[in-house]
Amino acid sequence: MQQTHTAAVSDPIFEVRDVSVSFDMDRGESRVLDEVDIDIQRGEILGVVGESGSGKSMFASALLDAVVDPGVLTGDISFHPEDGPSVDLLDRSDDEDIKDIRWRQIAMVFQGAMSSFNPTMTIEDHFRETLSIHDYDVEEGMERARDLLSDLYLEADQVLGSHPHELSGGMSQRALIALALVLEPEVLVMDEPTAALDLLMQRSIIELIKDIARERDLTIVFITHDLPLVANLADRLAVLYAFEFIEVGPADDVLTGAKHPYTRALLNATPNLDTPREEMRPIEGAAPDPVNVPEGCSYHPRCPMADETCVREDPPLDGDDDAHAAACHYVERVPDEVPLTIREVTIND
Ligand SMILES: Nc1ncnc2c1ncn2[C@@H]1O[C@H](COP(=O)(O)OP(=O)(O)OP(=O)(O)O)[C@@H](O)[C@H]1O
Ligand code: NI
Repeated sequence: MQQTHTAAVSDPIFEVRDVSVSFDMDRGESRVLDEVDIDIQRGEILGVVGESGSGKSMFASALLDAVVDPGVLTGDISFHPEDGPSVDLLDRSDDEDIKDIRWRQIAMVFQGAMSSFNPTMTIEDHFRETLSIHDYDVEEGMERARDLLSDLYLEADQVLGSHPHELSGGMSQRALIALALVLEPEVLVMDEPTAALDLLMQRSIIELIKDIARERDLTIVFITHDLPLVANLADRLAVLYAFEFIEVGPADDVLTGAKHPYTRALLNATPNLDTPREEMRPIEGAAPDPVNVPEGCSYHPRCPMADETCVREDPPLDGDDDAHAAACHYVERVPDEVPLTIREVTIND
């Protein structure tokens, strides 16, 4: 597995502090991201995993300051580009500059490329339009586009001349990744970018993302509910439960020595990391409703270890070293009380 070259020295490209997102609902305040703190290191691939509805996409929207109305985003997100001054992404005073930074330096790829493309335009039109909107040299940019498409094992001329519907799902998803990279961003945020594809295509795109990240010094935030998929990709894993990170650490450490009962349940739902998703066992109980998150540790209603303390006190996310942290009152007892039933952790590289 790839080791992040920034593991020893902290060189964050993002510092996320106390970031929350809430919606005012008829049923009450819905807090769909709850005082989240995390550093994202320059050049790393951070895998963000969690069940459906845990807040993964909200975290992505927060990083891009793109939370949909009427969601309210609060907290601080500092962005430290390689060249140029650091910016507070949530500072509203100079909006235009910040928007520009967001688009040039932080790119986003969603699942379902089809809905991201305009069906009446060719793929080439999309590249040209993106380049000219952001004041890039279009011809130079098109050179880059061809290189990117070839790096993604696409026939550049053929793809550029096509309309979106003429491409297969795998081809259009790769074209979308190339489009996201043509402005040479420093960060690529990917929210379930391969979810609509078959397993083989997912795996091959993961390999391509790895290569491109290394070659271009990209920082990648890769969001998925699919732990086996990201296990082969991420340098570090961050596990979301009930709108908070409950475990963060180097991918190998989290996969082989998960500290939080929930992460262990997630791993146990995955008999081995090559298990097709259809064969995964579900975790018992339901994920919390954002209007009604349990007091204390939000995992306590589902946790086999929960006691009075867990019902009352929300455990902080910390560990003996900063590198691998978990939010559980009883971290020391977890390995004995929630054994890993996983037969074998296969980490391919
Ligand atoms: N526009 C919205 N208004 C109100 N609540 C929302 C809105 N969008 C999402 N939510 C709620 O925010 C919570 C987190 O949603 P989010 O989309 O981040 O989950 P997710 O982890 O990405 O799930 P999935 O794996 O299904 O994509 C959910 O409870 C969801 O219902
Ligand atoms: Ni989502």
